[in-house]
Amino acid sequence: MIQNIETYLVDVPTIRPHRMSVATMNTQTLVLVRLRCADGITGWGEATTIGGLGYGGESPESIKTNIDTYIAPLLVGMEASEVAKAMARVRKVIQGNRFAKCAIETALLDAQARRLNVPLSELLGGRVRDALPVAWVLASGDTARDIAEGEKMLELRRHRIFKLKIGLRDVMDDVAHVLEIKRALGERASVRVDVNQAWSETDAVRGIAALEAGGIDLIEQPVKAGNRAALARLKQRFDVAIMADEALHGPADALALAQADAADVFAVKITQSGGLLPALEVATVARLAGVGLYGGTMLEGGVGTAATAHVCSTFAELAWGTELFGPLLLTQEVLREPLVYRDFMLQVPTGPGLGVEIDMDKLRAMQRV
Ligand SMILES: O=C(O)C[C@H]1C=CC(=O)O1
Ligand SMILES: [Mn+2]
Repeated sequence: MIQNIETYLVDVPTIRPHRMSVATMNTQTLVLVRLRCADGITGWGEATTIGGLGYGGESPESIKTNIDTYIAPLLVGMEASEVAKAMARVRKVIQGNRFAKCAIETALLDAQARRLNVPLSELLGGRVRDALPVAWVLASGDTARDIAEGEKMLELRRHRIFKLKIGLRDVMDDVAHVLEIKRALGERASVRVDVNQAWSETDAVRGIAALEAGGIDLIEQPVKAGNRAALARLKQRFDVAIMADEALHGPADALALAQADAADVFAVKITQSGGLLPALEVATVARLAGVGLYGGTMLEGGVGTAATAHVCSTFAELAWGTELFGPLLLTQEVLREPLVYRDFMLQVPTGPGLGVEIDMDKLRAMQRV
């Protein structure tokens, strides 16, 4: 039986300012959910977002309030091992709130996988890979600092895929910044950009032409999320791969994007999809439509990152790797043992459930009161 559900806001400083067109982050607010069951089993979930309300329609505070006020009371007293029934109830009664639903579903699945003593991946169809390529985001705002950071990551053998956040400056200034980094890192790295919706279609045509000519591998969400037709036109116009991120809020969007032939790649995010099982549905649509997959992040800490790793471990094809570096951007860990990054890959945890343990002392020390 589900006994109680608690939510925590945990403010963690980042290792450096993280500059995106939507927000500059100096602190990340982790939204964590603990679900306790009458059989003594505890499950954890995460619903972290970026930049307050700057990125998505749910803020850390609204997620906490909506879980505490509306979602937890629906679930307390239900059978904890009947995850699908519990989520069906939540999905029937609660509109929207994809991030909150994701955290709840993660906690239920974590608890159930622990109960069955299997890694969470095995409840999702089973893993076909034990390690995932992981990108790093260069977003200090300074070209020389970004190049030095990229060199350091290559030397540490931690990352050889770099995503650059652009869209704040004039198009051609951003292009110059990206191409300087690409020239410095050369063939040793895959260099990609994320515009976070900042360009008009005409900006995008100019910018993408120059980036493609300069050897950039992937262009993420160049135009507004709602402008699916423009995304499709850019996809038809250019050879360089175009990725949908903010345009993709779950399986229905995945189907619509696929039908419109609007993207070469989907950024699969468990929070944006509204949960782990909807994220698998997004991946299935992609597979059937011939769209490539990329494991995306909302810069979550260890819980959400582990949950996404379990999801991505089940993908037969993961052509574009992942960006599951969230915990590495934070100065403090909430896990007892950090996730393992080695040889450019994140190791998918192997223990029961998510395969990560929360350190309650560390969490309490950073918890917002
Ligand atoms: O992809 C996004 O738009 C969000 C996020 C992922 C990595 C990062 O730095 O920001
Ligand atoms: Mn993005």
